[in-house]
Amino acid sequence: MSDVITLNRNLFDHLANELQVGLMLLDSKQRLISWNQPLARYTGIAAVQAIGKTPKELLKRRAEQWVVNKLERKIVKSKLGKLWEEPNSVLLAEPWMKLGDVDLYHEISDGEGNEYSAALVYGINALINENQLLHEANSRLKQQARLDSFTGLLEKTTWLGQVEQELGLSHQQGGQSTLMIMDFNGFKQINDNHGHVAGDKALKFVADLLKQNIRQQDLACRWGGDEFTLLLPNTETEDAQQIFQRFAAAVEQQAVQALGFEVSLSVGLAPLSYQFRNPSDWINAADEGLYQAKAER
Ligand SMILES: Nc1nc2c(ncn2[C@@H]2O[C@H](COP(=O)(O)OP(=O)(O)OP(=O)(O)O)[C@@H](O)[C@H]2O)c(=O)[nH]1
Repeated sequence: MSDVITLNRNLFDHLANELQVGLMLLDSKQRLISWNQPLARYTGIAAVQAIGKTPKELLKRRAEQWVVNKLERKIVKSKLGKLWEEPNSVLLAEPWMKLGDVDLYHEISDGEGNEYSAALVYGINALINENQLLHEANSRLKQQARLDSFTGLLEKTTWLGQVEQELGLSHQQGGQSTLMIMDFNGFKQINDNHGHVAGDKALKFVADLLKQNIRQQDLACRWGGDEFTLLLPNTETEDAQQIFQRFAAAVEQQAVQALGFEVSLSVGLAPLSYQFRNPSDWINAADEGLYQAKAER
């Protein structure tokens, strides 16, 4: 089966993300140049992790050996596309990573002389039952995660890994996740007026209160200096805003008694967007909100 269509890449990516089926697009060297949202959601592999790799390289990380062998045998057979031509070919890696039937394979031209291969992966919505498994994997990771020794919150690298995973699972079950970045107001002044030990105590006080106030699925991180970040899965930004207001109010109410001086926080919030290619995009969006909040103070 061979179709030739002319397409614009931005439009293609946009349409691909709207599909209910997984769609991957390979260049002439069999490297992935498009990995749509249903595939990302289904496999837990973000587009940013997939792009530039061959499907074989991508699956090798997780796949059982027989899957790798199967792929290798097929790849030797001229084009990788042959693999997808097989009706009902099902690739099984981890139990939750069952790619649905791949039964449509297209040759596509971009109108500028470049040839691509596209494979449609069917059935993935019906097979999605991995949410629970992924959350279990998340909690295992949480237990093994490295913590910031001072505050006991997740340290930056571990937390960023979780954000990357959330990007891959974006919009799971139609939900919306929010990323929050919180910053002390006038922390330098706290250090200057009360000393660094008191400043440290204030950081620890806020971190402890944060730990007590977040839900099991939320992930809090000592981002650095006087900043904390929080990933709130399946949380609308309006709800996250309320969560922050309640938390900030608790901080303000309890600080004087606990520390002997006032403490207040500012926040930047960003909902998850399909446009984010990596965790930095999401953090930058939240940072922009924080910057505005500080400017309006
Ligand atoms: N005590 C203590 N201070 C820290 C730590 N990390 C960073 N700081 C201090 O935190 C201060 C942060 O200063 P700024 O970034 O200007 O923030 P700010 O004073 O809160 O100003 P705004 O954010 O604009 O309200 C700096 O003076 C740092 O030296 C730490 O672990 N302990």
